Amino acid sequence: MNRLPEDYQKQMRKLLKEEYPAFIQTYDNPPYRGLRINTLKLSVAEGRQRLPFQLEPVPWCDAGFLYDHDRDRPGKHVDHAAGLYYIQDPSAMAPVEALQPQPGEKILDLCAAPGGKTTQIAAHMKGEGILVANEISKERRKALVENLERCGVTNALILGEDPRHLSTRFTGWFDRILIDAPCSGEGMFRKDPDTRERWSLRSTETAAELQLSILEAAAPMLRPGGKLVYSTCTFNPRENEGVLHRFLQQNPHFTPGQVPQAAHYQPARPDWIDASPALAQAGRLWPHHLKGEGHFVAVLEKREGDEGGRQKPGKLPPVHGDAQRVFKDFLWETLTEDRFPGPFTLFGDHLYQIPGDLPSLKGWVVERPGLYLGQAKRKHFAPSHALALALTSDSVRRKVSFAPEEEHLNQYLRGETLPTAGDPGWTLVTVEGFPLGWGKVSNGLLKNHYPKWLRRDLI
Ligand SMILES: C[S@@+](CC[C@H](N)C(=O)[O-])C[C@H]1O[C@@H](n2cnc3c(N)ncnc32)[C@H](O)[C@@H]1O
Repeated sequence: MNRLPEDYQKQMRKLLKEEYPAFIQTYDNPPYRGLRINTLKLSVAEGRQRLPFQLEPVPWCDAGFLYDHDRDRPGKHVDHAAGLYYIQDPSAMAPVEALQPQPGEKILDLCAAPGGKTTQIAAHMKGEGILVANEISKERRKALVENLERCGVTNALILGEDPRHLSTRFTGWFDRILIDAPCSGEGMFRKDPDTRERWSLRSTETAAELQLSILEAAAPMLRPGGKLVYSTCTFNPRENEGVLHRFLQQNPHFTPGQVPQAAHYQPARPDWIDASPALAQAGRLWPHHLKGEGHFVAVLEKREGDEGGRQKPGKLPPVHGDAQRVFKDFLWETLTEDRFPGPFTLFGDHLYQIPGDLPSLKGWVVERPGLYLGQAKRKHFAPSHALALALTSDSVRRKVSFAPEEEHLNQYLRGETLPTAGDPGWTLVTVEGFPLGWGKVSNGLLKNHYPKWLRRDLI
């Protein structure tokens, strides 16, 4: 395994003093592993009963659990493909619990990929309100899209912009903003030893400057009275307290707020950089104090005021009559209840339901303007995988249900065609009622529409 960088050890010894031996000893132990039950799909109690893993509650997150990596591999279980949980480091669950997202709000996740915290925010929002997930890296946006789809998130707009581009059109727009910032990654050295290779004292300086610029870009987008959470997975006080201190000096209309679950964490260390004691309200998650990796969480509140204008909603491409018709026909033939009321937009022949009034998106990288519903061809509608995962099995006319250990289920996930006695048409394939994807029945066969890039063998 890569050794811990010398400069890093020196820095931590100097900061932690008598605590250092306990801290450094944690590198001899394996990292803690966690998963979070996706309450968009089932309750925590249902999840606990259903999942065949040994689970131990994460004290700061009601839906979060530690699992035993020597015994269980939840990433390989079919319930993961059904989006029933998200594999997430226990400490990484802290920032969204501090953000306290509410249904119906407008929330921005500014550094979103691969989507651990976005899916957690979405679960708190219960499908109500507008969730804007932004990720600057094209490569990482792919995982973000996949994870939001798998988890059945229906109210997200996914953008791919530099945060500085967003502020002009989203002025005073958001109730809450999460900045889970790119950082020097010291808190991940145990779990992901490759991060040690990328670390240097210089990298902590660069990360601090980038974080400050992201906070500065976010500040005008928060409505007065709104709440911002800034988090990192590093211990470095040049980032964390250092960035907060500089941000607050330049933005006196923000004040540090109390992290709601602070009792589970250690206070931040403004004394390490000679900053205001008020910064100690932020939380530090240390591997020698709790079952998780290193993290930092701070709450910032924006003072009330009359700043923040109402932007006019932007115009998105309209949906022409043919597309509306084939989609309506599909809904009528496939669903048992009225769902997906719109509003809709059409990009090429791809139909989306948008989560509400949005500012103009012109010139921006729009990865998903909303929930991707499917392709509106001239004569028929081809539903998306995202739509299948956003449904429940009692809302469709035709479904097949497999048990987790059934061979047909494995065949479906491998992309094979299956024999069926079902009625012809689009059919929701489920694992015991939880959607996995589409199949289309004709002539006694279920044609497989499970996405090619997700196909695999369950071991
Ligand atoms: C710590 S990760 C986010 C993890 C994510 N919140 C989650 O829980 O799955 C930080 C993200 O910031 C993105 N990033 C890098 N440079 C950035 C920049 N200049 N502005 C905004 N985001 C940036 C990275 O691509 C990365 O995906």
